Amino acid sequence: MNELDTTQAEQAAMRRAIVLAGNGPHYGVNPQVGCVVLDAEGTTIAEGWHRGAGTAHAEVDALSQLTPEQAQGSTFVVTLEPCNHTGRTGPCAQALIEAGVGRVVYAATDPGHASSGGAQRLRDAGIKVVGGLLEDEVEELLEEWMLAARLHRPHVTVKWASSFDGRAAATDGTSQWISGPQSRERVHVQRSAADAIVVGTGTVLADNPSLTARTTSGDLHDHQPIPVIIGKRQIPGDAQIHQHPLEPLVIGHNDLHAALSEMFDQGIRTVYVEGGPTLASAFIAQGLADRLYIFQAPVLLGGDKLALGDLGVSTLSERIDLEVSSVENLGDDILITAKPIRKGA
Ligand SMILES: Nc1nc(O)c(N)c(N[C@@H]2O[C@H](COP(=O)(O)O)[C@@H](O)[C@H]2O)n1
Repeated sequence: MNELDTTQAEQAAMRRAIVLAGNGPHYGVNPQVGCVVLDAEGTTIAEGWHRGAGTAHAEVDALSQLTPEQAQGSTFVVTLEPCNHTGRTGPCAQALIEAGVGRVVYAATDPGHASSGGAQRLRDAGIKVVGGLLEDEVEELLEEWMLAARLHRPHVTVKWASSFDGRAAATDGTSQWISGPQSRERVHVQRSAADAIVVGTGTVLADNPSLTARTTSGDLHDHQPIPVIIGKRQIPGDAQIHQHPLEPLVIGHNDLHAALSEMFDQGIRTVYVEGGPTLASAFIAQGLADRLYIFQAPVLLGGDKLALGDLGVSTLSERIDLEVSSVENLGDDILITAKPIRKGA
């Protein structure tokens, strides 16, 4: 944190910019970014935020509300380092230089290969720049986007529902519905928050899922995840997935690293894996699960239809430890949100 190098007005402006960032969509290829502009007295003269890929960045949105005189010498307080590249829009750092701003305070550094370096470009132009104010808060807000930008693969959430004794189905294979209505409603909200929903061909053949995000009345949520099918088996032409409003992305192999790379190249930054025990276990075993949503229903099923299969753990010392961030009651069910702890992390 760089609070010592910033004024109280700038600190308050950054807190406001974080709130503004939350107005933008939390899915898609671009991050949520907010911006507040202060005059020489520390009074807010403009606010902006980013509304999604292809629209103005937060800084340019705020700049568009100012006269050239107001922009001259002003302080831009922005949650992400101003970008330094021409993507779908122009470089924010250059726009700020041309506007003659006096000072820029930002929270998190842009990890993008092409887009980073905006702070240095501003400094080179003689503008005072301070980075790192409320950085932890912004890193948390942008956790998924930051991970995707740093690792060049989407952030992966793996979800499953099981009985208290860890079964995903009864011995005869019946599994609808182990969890209750509140859990199922939550799953649809989680689906709609993701860029993509991932299943294996086995799940498509066995369950014929629609993979849409729906409200309790059956209507579609405003934002739908792209359905992604991983595996080598053929999907029938009349499978429900073909009714999905978005074209399915079919990945005809089982290489998860390559599959995530393909998804990243298609602009997918967050995926929700809902694909059954084999696929869920493969993501976890390969260290590719960043978050787990574990829905547990207060029933016992026994038998061999486990929610997870082989995780590559053959002895206790190889176990995968979890960091639990929340435990919620959803009707009679429990939702555990956890993160696998990476060995050596
Ligand atoms: N500083 C900043 N403010 C915003 O409002 C932003 N959306 C970004 N995004 C960065 O620029 C990349 C996208 O550029 P285009 O929208 O394609 O022009 C994105 O990957 C971020 O690095 N930055």
